[in-house]
Amino acid sequence: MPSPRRNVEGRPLGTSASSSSSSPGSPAHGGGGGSRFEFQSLLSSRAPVADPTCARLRASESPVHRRGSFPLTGAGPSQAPPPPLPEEDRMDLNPSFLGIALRSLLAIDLWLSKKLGVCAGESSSWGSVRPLMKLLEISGHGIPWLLGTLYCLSRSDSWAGREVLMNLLFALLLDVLLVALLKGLVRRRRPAHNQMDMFVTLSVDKYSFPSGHATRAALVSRFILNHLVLAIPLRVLVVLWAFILGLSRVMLGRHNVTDVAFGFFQGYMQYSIVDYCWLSPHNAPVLFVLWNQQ
Ligand SMILES: CC(C)=CCC/C(C)=C/CC/C(C)=C/CC/C(C)=C/COP(=O)(O)O
Repeated sequence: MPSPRRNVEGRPLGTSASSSSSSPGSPAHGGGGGSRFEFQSLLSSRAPVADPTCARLRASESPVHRRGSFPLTGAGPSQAPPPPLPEEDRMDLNPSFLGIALRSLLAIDLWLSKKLGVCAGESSSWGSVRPLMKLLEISGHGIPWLLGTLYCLSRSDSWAGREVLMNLLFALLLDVLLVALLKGLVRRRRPAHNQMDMFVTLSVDKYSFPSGHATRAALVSRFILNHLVLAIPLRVLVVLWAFILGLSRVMLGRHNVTDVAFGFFQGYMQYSIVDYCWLSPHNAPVLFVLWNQQ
């Protein structure tokens, strides 16, 4: 003979010790069994908790109570019913799809970044290529790009050349400004395995989101591809440089993958801003006249 179905307290369904605990949604409520409880607890999780038995059972599902802080068995009608769950608890039980997606992305990001951080220290698995990665780091640093552009501007003897260089200077300064602004706003810490041994940094460079090297790599390479006439192999080289520079940020342990991915996106968009506001002797004559007088 099949044994009667039992509730969570081990009592056969429909024969609860206390008839007062037989309420809709509780396992002791006859006719529905366990599946009925699950269905009702999901439905009622959005509504205010009116029934203490339901609240108690939902509480038993929460991570806090799963750790054993709430005694499920032995809670009889003689004991005072637990207080209703606060709103935040119920939201925790029903995290939004976006919340789950973001947390999963973050977990994958941290895991992948740690795995790829193979040059984070001299003793890392690829520690011997660290000096090469640091050379690459300097190739995308703000100071050489700013000083190099200023130098070329001072040597340029054509209006067209000066116009392009003036806009490159504007692009680089805009990049430093926007990256600093976003780093200061987001304040995401650099990965724990990063060694803070970078060449000249600003105070916000203790933060990692977004990667300034990645924004510059995307911005500068898009700028070069649009304003310099280059043979195909050189164009490929420019794109490769940007990509490897971004990858090297994660390999050096300086950044998480999402810092670099967003940095590429930001740099790409920054070029669109520069292109939109393109400075020329027509719309910014003062700049060009001033430069000519030097
Ligand atoms: C030289 C001129 C014309 C102006 C100076 C403007 C200025 C304040 C430039 C700052 C340049 C600088 C120190 C940039 C920091 C570059 C850096 C270390 C970025 C961090 O990159 P990340 O990829 O680790 O985020």
